[in-house]
Amino acid sequence: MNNFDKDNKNRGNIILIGMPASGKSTAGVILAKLLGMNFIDTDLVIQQSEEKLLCDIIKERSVEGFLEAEEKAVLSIHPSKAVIATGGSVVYSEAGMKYLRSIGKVIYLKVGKEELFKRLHNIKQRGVVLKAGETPEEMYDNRCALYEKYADITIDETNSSVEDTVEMIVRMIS
Ligand SMILES: Nc1ncnc2c1ncn2[C@@H]1O[C@H](COP(=O)(O)OP(=O)(O)O)[C@@H](O)[C@H]1O
Ligand SMILES: O=C(O)C1=C[C@@H](OP(=O)(O)O)[C@@H](O)[C@H](O)C1
Ligand SMILES: [Mg+2]
Repeated sequence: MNNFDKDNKNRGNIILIGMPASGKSTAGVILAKLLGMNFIDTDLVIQQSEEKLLCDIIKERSVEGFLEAEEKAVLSIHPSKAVIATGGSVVYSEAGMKYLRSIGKVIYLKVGKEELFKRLHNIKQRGVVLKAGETPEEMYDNRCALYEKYADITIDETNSSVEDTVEMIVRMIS
């Protein structure tokens, strides 16, 4: 690790990654309040900079266009002491993940497949990124490997409440 990376790691950010509906946004904002930290949801950063809803970006520019906008939004933030809720597809950007890993601790909120698909009943309307020909099950399997690859810490919250999830994160980082 060079000096630049060391300085950035000290910016004290907590970055949440995981499947859509794993609770990054819900648990993230509660965690930020609890710890007196700032909160950033990169989905909102994308919507603000593009002045469009996520689902419209995907509709108009397809999955590839959305992933470009997501990478651009992630690279544009310069947070300190913030909880950052990312979008589930952020792990498709190597540059984005390299940057996020350099500015804080990356926490993977892991949810078992069955529980996740119960929460994700409206996968089409949510605008979840599916690669060409990919089924939701394949998306789950393919992404698990990426979340694991980039995580500093993994928290399994399959049978937990939101409050339990927040508590587990606090325990793991302190
Ligand atoms: N253990 C848990 N941790 C986080 N969220 C949970 C949990 N159990 C159920 N949920 C629910 O799952 C949904 C997660 O949605 P959201 O926060 O938008 O996820 P993401 O930002 O990861 O897509 C919320 O409705 C939340 O109440
Ligand atoms: O996983 C995905 O493909 C996506 C997840 C969404 O964010 P959440 O993970 O917060 O739902 C949002 O970025 C977009 O709809 C794509
Ligand atoms: Mg979210």
